[in-house]
Amino acid sequence: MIDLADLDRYGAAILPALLSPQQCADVIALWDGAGPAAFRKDVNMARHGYGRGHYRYFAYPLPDPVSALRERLYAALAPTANRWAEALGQPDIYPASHADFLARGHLTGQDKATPLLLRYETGDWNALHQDVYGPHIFPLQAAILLSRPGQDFTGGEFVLSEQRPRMQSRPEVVPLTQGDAVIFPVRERPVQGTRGIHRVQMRHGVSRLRSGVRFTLGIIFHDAAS
Ligand SMILES: O=C(O)CCC(=O)C(=O)O
Ligand SMILES: [Fe+2]
Repeated sequence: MIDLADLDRYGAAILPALLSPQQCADVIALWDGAGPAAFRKDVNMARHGYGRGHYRYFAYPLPDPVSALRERLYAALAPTANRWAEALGQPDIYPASHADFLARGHLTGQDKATPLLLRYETGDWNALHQDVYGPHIFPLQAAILLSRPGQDFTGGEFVLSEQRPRMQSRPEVVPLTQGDAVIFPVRERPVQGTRGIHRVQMRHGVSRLRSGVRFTLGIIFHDAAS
């Protein structure tokens, strides 16, 4: 049972223990063990001004746990995506199946896999950002913490900023344990105010690692143009 109530309340919901410790270890092992063909792109974050650390986008075909999770989470999140689109007055209707959603993006050239594995060491961090890769967007995404806070690493907290119209931004720190997923908006979300629904911009990132090594599996549901 997936409880998404906090997504509407605070802009982020935790799905506890989505992956077991063994599944987390198996996904982490892909970083060194999957071979170069498993990834389509390796990014050194500092080189692009994205913070500090490294990430790798998986290539199609996605490895088993990743593709299964992407399909399953998409189906669980599509109803919220549709409700949000309606609240924001957008015509988007997200199909029930992820394959149908992806097919639409492929029509306009968004066909590169976007699930990614991120690796942070002491001193690394991830600048507040939005994972938009073209006009075809699914409004929610997931990040799964693969490492154990307090044991494998310290610091390195998942954070969100919520930019309220004409007001100062609201910070949200999401305390995750190994295997937890956080579900959050890619770009924006509807908020019920006193005078109706308005749109707030969201960004996510990771605070500086104080020690150790931290891995995350990021699941973005739209594909990328490049
Ligand atoms: O490492 C994290 O927790 C955040 C990863 C991220 O930016 C993403 O999955 O899109
Ligand atoms: Fe991200």
